[in-house]
Parts: sequence; C-alpha cells; structure tokens
Amino acid sequence: MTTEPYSKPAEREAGAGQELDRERRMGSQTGTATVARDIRVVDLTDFEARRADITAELWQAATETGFFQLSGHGLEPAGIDAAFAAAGAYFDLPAGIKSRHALRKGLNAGWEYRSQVRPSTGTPDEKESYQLTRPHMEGLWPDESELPGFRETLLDFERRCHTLAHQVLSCFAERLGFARDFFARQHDPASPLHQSTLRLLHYYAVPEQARGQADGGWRAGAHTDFDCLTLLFQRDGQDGLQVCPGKEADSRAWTPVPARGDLITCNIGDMLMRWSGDLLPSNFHRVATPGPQDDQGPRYSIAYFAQADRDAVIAAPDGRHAPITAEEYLRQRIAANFAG
Ligand SMILES: O=C(O)CCC(=O)C(=O)O
Ligand SMILES: [Fe+2]
Repeated sequence: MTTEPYSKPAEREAGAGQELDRERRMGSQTGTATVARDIRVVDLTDFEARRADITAELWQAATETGFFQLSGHGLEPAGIDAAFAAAGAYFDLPAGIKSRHALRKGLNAGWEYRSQVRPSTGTPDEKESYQLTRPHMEGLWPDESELPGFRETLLDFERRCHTLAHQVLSCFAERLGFARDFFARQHDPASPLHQSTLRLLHYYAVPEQARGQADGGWRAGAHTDFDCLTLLFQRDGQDGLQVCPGKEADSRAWTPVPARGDLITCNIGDMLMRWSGDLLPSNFHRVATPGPQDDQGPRYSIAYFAQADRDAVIAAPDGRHAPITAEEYLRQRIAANFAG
C-alpha cells in the first residue's frame, strides 16, 4: 500500500497555481497508449459489513492510479437510464430554448456550449453541457411543459450521487485519520454555500467532412478535476476516456478506460489531493475524438463532482499547502477554464 505522498512538499503557495501549471505543461500532444495500468473495479456490495475490506481496496486503487470503477454501487440501472434519457431530451431542445438557461459563470449552473477552454490545449472542448448546482438553479430549469419530469429526475439522481460519493469519501476520511463524516459535513446539500455539481455532457458527433481523418484531437482536453471526488457515468461502447496518472505525467502514456454502463468510474480531484496532503493523487484524463474505425456519433456522459461548500477550508494535515477556502479554490480554477 502506498503511504508516501506522491509529490514532495511544494513551496507553500496561496492559490491554485501549482495545479494550473501542471495542466498547462501537459499540453495537447497525443502521447502513447498503454494498457499496462490496472483500472481496478471495487465491489461495494454489503458495504457496512465489508467496510474495512472495501476501504483497503479503495485506498489501493486510488493511490495507484487515482482512477477506479465501482460495481455493486446500489444505483438502479433504471435511474441511470432515466438520467441519460433526460439529458438526451434536454440537448435535443432548440438552442434558442437552451440559451435561456445560459451558464452562470463561476456558479456551475446552466447550459454552455464550446465554452470550456482547457489550459492544456487552448482550444474549446467539442461539447455542450448542462450543470445542476442546487443553490443556483433559479430560472435555469426548462419549463415543465417543454421537458416533463426533467427537474424531478435530475434532482433525484443528484441526491443519489451525493449519497454514493459520501459513502466512498467516508472510507478515505477514515483512512486519512479524519472522522467518517468529515467530508460529508463539508458538502451540505441544504447549505446555500453548497458547490457540488451534476453535469450532463454531450460531445458532438464528428462532422461528416472530418470523419476520414485519423486524428481528430480532443473532445475534452487533458485535465485534472477540481473537486474532491468525481463519479462518472458512461454508456456502453461510448469510449474515448483516457487516463494518465499525475506522477507519470511526463511519460504522456495514456490508458484507455472502456465505457461500461454498469460501472461507475471514479477519480480523485485536486481538492482531495490537497486535503490528503498529496497522498491521494488527482490524475490527468481526457476524451479522445473517435477515429474512422470508431463510433463517430454523439457521446453522452454524466459527471457528479463532489466539491466542498464555499466556506470549507482546505488545509493539508502537514501544512504542505497554504490553507484556501473551497470558494476561492474553485474561483481560480473556473476562471482559468471558461472563456468570457
Ligand atoms: O465524459 C467523460 O468521459 C469525462 C468527463 C470529464 O472528465 C469531466 O467532465 O471532467
Ligand atoms: Fe474530468
């Protein structure tokens, strides 16, 4: 089991500069492919009875690559299908309607298209997204007559994601020497300062004229997530996600994570890396544009980002990073990612 932090204590810096530098350095090069890394599957069945074993497995998977997948997670396939159906119906709405729910910059709420420019690539992701962050949804829901049941379906799914994310985070909390509910207390859905986000993603189909090209670039450029923990839902066969552990970033060797609808892919984000004194690594990932031999149609995914409430103070136990509020931390990362 890895117990050493994977980076040496950096000079104490006040903001998110270290993560941003890391992302810019990653760049947009293709790199090489490797299947040598294991993306572990951790079974959460009988969670309470098997908590100690599950914690050990999660810790190993998280410290090895920072990416792992969950089975036995208790989210019903019907609920996941309903969330994807709601996402598909939303993205099918005319742009004129979606633009009424335009993204509230800095608040992770609402609809945007081609507006996320990654520091690694300098070009916009080939996608549109709709984000739900509980305290900021006033005026951002489509009318019930336009999309019956949309709001209820998404709020229900978001609540289930919150519960599952905090089940996993309770294991990391305990392993790090915090109380089991340490992270849950700093992600309070009832707080007006809540920042966790459910994001529906639609990557555009490759345009006809570009379909013969061998290398189409990135649907989403290389990045690490800003949050504590991400739950990622994908559809069978809608591949493209690739991972490169941060400690191996210089190798630029990427491991594909095949998309499976029955598993939930998880990754550690930068907030938890800081909070864990760098024991739990956040890792680079990206979504490749499919080539002529792949499915070049649209791709849908859903991500749940467990992001600590604005007033939470992220401070590593050993003081290796200067304390920063979750509000200021997200503000800096969003400012570096979204145009306008
Ligand atoms: O769509 C995916 O598979 C990955 C999405 C992602 O990494 C993100 O939105 O941060
Ligand atoms: Fe991501």
